[in-house]
Amino acid sequence: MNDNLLSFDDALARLLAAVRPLREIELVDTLAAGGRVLASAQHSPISLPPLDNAAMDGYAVRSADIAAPGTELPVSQRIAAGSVGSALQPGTAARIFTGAALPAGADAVVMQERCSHHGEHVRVDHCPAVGEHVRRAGEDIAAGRQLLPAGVRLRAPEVALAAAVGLAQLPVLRRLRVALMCTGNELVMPGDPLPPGGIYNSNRFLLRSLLNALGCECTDFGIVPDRLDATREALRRAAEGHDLILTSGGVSVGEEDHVKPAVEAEGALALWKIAMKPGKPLAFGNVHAAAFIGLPGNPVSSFVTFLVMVRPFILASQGVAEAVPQRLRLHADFEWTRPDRRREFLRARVNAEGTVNLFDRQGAAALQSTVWANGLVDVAPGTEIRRGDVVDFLPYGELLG
Ligand SMILES: Nc1nc2c(c(=O)[nH]1)N[C@H]1C(S)=C(S)[C@@H](COP(=O)(O)OP(=O)(O)OC[C@H]3O[C@@H](n4cnc5c(N)ncnc54)[C@H](O)[C@@H]3O)O[C@H]1N2
Ligand code: MOO
Repeated sequence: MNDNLLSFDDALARLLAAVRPLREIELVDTLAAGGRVLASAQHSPISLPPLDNAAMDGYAVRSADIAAPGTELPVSQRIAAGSVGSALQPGTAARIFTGAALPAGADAVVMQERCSHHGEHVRVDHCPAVGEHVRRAGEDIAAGRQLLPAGVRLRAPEVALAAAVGLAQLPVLRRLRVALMCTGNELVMPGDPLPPGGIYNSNRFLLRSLLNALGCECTDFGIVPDRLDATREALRRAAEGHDLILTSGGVSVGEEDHVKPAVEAEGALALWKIAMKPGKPLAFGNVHAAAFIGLPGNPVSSFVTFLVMVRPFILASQGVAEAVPQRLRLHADFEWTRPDRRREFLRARVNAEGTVNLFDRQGAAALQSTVWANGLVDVAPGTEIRRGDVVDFLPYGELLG
């Protein structure tokens, strides 16, 4: 059996070669920037922390003043976070709180658990090293240094870092506009009764959630009408104002639906058979200026091809520098003795021991497997796996957002 399968790498390379990265930039409030892609490198206007400050509640001292544990020093001042004290006179200590600026002359903080306060004096029961419990100005970020590179996805840590140096707004690329359509006469929406032969349209929910998690602006066209002229009309409308048209279903060899001829009539279409499992058939082309990707209808095939093909395409279109997911090398706690000639993406789960188990049903319609799993094992074509072998594991954390 030879049906001229395209290798996974070739298919992905072809998809990525067609990417036209977004150029339009918007300035958004840092508070609303989560999930967006940074358009230009940001540099820190200040040092972080701005001043030397205390890392503990305790006493700021000159370390040289404490020759031995039990030294008593007069407490000359009290410095709370948000205030700046005066220079520390030799032979004195300053009461200080976490985050408060270290007074000039002090070079260490002794945490209060190692001191006892008596009236105006403090007894210091520990000889601190120079710099002990002191956070140096600029030790996190020096003023002027690059804070975040262009093309980074702004998640909680990135927006927090931008806020920490006072950036109130950030330049981001506009969101990718994606039109979503499903094909299939059997599809029924949850909430409607299920007729004989009908199935609920789970791919609509799957793909919408995945697109939202990637920060796309998704227009949902629902189910494509079952006539050629209506399908062409829907595609034309979708091509206006969208960067990508994404469909589910109708990409295999069946003759039932009109998406393939409609895309061919309105643009161009290549039907690929990719050496991957699940997810062999994939349609790629364009409708006018919009890119077109047709995913296979089988729910797990839709899921996997989205994660390993569409996701990198979307991220690269959004200008994300790191579009390839980080893989982990983990030991298999399973046997895989019937390898396929296609590259396989198995639904798998890292267990408490840090090894990997497989879901027992790996069929392209077994949607349960995707919920049980917390990642995918990426198996090269024709590879048997024995318990204890090292496998490539793609964690959901790298794929679902
Ligand atoms: N003779 C051949 N038949 C098939 C081949 C092949 O090479 N030769 N490839 C198989 C593979 S692999 C896949 S994957 C599917 C792809 O089929 P389509 O993309 O054409 O999708 P449909 O036929 O419309 O549906 C397949 C399957 O998925 C269910 N489905 C479709 N849409 C949804 C949805 N929105 N939500 C939930 N489930 C959906 C549909 O009911 C079918 O069960 O083709 C194989 N056949
Ligand atoms: O490979 Mo299909 O994509 O089996 O389900």
